[in-house]
Amino acid sequence: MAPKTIIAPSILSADFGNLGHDCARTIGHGADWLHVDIMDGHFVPNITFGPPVVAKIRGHVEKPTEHHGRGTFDCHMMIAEPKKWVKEFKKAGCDLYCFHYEAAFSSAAENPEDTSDEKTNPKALIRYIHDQGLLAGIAIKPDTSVDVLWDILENADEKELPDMVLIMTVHPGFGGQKFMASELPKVQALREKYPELNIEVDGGLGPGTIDQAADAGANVIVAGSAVFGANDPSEVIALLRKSVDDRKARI
Ligand SMILES: O=C(CO)[C@@H](O)[C@H](O)COP(=O)(O)O
Ligand SMILES: [Fe+2]
Repeated sequence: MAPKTIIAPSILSADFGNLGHDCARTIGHGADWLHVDIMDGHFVPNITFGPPVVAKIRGHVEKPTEHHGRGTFDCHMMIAEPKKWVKEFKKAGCDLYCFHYEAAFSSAAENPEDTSDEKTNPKALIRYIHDQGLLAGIAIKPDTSVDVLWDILENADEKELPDMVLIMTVHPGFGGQKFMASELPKVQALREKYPELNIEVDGGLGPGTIDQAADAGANVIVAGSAVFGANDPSEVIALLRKSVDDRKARI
């Protein structure tokens, strides 16, 4: 069965002076999840916010009552040491902890006293995230081949299997960038092999690019500037959803 359509506005484009209200309003406009971009100024050349801010927003948005339900906080962790922050973000109210494959591999140099397996082995890190009671996602940047994901998806036991894969359609770090259609073959390849997998696309999505992403097979759609910059965010959210639903109806 095709996975359900999930629209996840990126709060990077929200009004930071009014974050809690903006987030609650976006759920009111029909969004399923909130995509929470965490940047550490190290893995990417930008800084956003940490657990205390996430906890504050959580106070404005009801916790989901089911796995993947409305109000899920989809935390996109653009940080150099993904293992280190799992417990803190769980406490803050994160539901889905999506780390970057590239960080999991390069983090051996960070914090050398931690020599645990989950620091550098993506599958062990997914298991660790699940053991903390969170959903787990794994993201790849445009420069990373989709081939790195096959081993993770094929030879994993239940605890090591990601709940979602994120294919970046911009270089991570900033909102409002141009959509990279060059990344869509990764989505297509994943969808062909895994009809039920949650495949998220992130970067440059909006009314002008959604059809391409939906045709490739993405079902979790992140959109920051297109939603928060719209006169009528509910109209944009509905349009994004319709594009993905229409594609599902065609297959
Ligand atoms: O992770 C990122 C950027 O690194 C994204 O989540 C962007 O924030 C999406 O913003 P738009 O491209 O939709 O404006
Ligand atoms: Fe993101």
